[in-house]
Amino acid sequence: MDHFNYSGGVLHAEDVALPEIARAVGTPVYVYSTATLTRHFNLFRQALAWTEHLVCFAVKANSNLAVLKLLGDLGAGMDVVSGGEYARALAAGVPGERIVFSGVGKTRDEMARAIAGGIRQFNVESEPELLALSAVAQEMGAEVPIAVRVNPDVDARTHAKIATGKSENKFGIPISRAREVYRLAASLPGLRVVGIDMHIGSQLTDLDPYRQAYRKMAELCRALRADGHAITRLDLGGGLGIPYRRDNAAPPLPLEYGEVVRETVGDLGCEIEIEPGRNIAGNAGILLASVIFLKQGDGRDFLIVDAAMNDLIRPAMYDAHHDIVPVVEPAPGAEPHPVDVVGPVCETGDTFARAVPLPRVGAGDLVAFRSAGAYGAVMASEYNSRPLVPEVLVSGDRFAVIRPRPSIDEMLSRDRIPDFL
Ligand SMILES: Cc1ncc(COP(=O)(O)O)c(C=O)c1O
Ligand SMILES: N[C@@H](CCCC[NH3+])C(=O)O
Repeated sequence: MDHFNYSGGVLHAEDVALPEIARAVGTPVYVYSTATLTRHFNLFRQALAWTEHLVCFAVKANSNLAVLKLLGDLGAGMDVVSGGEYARALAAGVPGERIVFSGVGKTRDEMARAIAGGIRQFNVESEPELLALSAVAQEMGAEVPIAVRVNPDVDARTHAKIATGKSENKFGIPISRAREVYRLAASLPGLRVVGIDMHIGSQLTDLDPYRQAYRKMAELCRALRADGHAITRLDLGGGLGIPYRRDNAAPPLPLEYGEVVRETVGDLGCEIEIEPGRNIAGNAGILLASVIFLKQGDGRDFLIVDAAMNDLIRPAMYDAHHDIVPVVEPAPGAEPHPVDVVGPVCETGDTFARAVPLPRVGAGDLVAFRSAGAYGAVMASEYNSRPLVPEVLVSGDRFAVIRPRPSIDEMLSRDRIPDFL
């Protein structure tokens, strides 16, 4: 359930009519709902209420400081994968003790900054990283908590570009070598082994891969304890999928996911960490756009909107589906008209959907791309010199611009023309 509903024939974000936001901020613009973000975060907390836990929001899904502050104030931890994300989490007021640092390629500089600023744990993904982190920690006279990310070789049954738990993926250490790598970790100065980490992929719509992976984790936990490691924490990653189509069967809910966690690793007495991103933010946001032209093609019509692949790249990158709806509800009995919804960017891939039945909308009308709160604004670029898309946060009947649209002059002012030209 989200908080984007029609009221009086107009799509609202909570109590704010979307045309009001379009008038104030222009389009395209991302709009997020505090009520949905809060609700989704709380669902995970409820799902793990039976045990000591920390829900670490995957910052990569939506890294706006206002979103991070909202979740941080609710008690969320943060899962970060770069120095920039780490800095965002801190700037949003989340203490280092609630930040976990993941990622296959942390630099020494990123490690040092996170150690200096405070860190809950590093999720280490390779032996060279263990050695580097040990060296950095020693130089700083620190002892840093670590978990090793283990690759369980489980098929997450999701899009190949976002599956991370198979042996051919770059992530983690093969589970078959985990005991040897933990031995190395325990022998290195500056590191304190506290847990095991796993993340098998994103947009999982089936709980079975989790079940398989977490069973392997439980087995590994017992083996590592027998080897003398004090494993007190399990980081189970994120990845729980969301419904992208309103008319489809919904993927499992956090509560059902929580039951799988309990059933597979619940008896180990470990503190549980999870790293959901999309499930919290995805359906808490929409991308609001205006129609520029309705153009007749040969056998098809194109609805050209002012949002493009640079603003929302998921359809071009993963053939992802986003429901596209008119902001003003069609009159009862209005005939839907199939259109290809496209953006202004000069690539054929700048196509959001083909032959979607939309009621007649024309130039100046507003449309909304649903399920755009995760991996939307964060993946936006300025391709075709289109200024970065702005973001708005709604709370009840109020809204605030949480990232303004840069002017074209601001965009140009970042470039430098060197003296030798
Ligand atoms: C290490 C890690 N944790 C958490 C996530 C969050 O995934 P999702 O947004 O699918 O929950 C990702 C992305 O897949 C990730 O790479
Ligand atoms: N960017 C991807 C998700 C990546 C998950 C990264 N760990 C998407 O939009 O679906």
